[in-house]
Amino acid sequence: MSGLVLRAVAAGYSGRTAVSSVSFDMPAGSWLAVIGPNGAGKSTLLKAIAGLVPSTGEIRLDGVATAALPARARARAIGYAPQTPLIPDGLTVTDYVLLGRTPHLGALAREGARDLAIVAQVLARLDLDALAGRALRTLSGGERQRAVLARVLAQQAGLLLLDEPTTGLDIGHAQALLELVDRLRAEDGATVVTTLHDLTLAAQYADRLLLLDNGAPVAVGTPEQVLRQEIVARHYAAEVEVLTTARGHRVVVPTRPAS
Ligand SMILES: Nc1ncnc2c1ncn2[C@@H]1O[C@H](COP(=O)(O)OP(=O)(O)OP(=O)(O)O)[C@@H](O)[C@H]1O
Repeated sequence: MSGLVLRAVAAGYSGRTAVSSVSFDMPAGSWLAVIGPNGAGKSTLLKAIAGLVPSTGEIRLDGVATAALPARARARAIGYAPQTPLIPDGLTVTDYVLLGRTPHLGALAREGARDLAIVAQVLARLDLDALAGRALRTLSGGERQRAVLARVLAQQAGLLLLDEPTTGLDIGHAQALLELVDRLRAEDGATVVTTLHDLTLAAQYADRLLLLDNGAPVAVGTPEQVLRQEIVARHYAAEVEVLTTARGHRVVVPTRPAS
């Protein structure tokens, strides 16, 4: 079980700060969606938590500073799916998803029956089993996106950092993916941080939303607290209506400006 704590985290590139002043406490098994307009610093924040860009401030996972974790322990603890992953040449879907098991293997050890079973289970849950033997390069965009997420889920890390996991997925596959992540959260206590442009999906799956604008947190709270018409309109420079479904979830609908 991994709880995530950030204190005054800032990160950026070659001396230029892209995100700063981020502090939050996430209990193990909770889901935070980082939202905000393009360039707000969402991906940079996820990369900072994953240790892929240098950061200042404190990032603690299960009470331990992530910077102090040896690389292998960090790879077991943190699963990260980038927005635009590098796709290696020549691998089948199964081989690629098996890479997610690497942090669990001993030195020079090959994957065993348990690793293969975990991979088969994730492939089935993401509707990829029929594609298991296909070369990764030959998949459609949405199929490839699912394979990337399958690799991260096969890693069975306590903290999942998913950057725009539903990009390119149709509505059914997006829902199946988020349901699978939610099951890992509820059953295995995984802590989940996603960036999501789809505010309606964010409202349905995340316990809390963190809205970034121009590299700074401008709102944090439940979907009901953050997805308010005036907040979304101001920070996204968009005309929207915020509706509420029969089950109480917020739905953000763009409304065409009157001409
Ligand atoms: N590798 C990089 N080198 C230099 N600047 C970068 C790099 N990656 C991102 N940036 C800059 O950092 C800022 C934040 O980018 P980031 O990718 O974190 O935004 P984002 O909120 O994820 O945006 P989007 O919704 O468009 O994916 C932007 O101004 C971007 O141009």
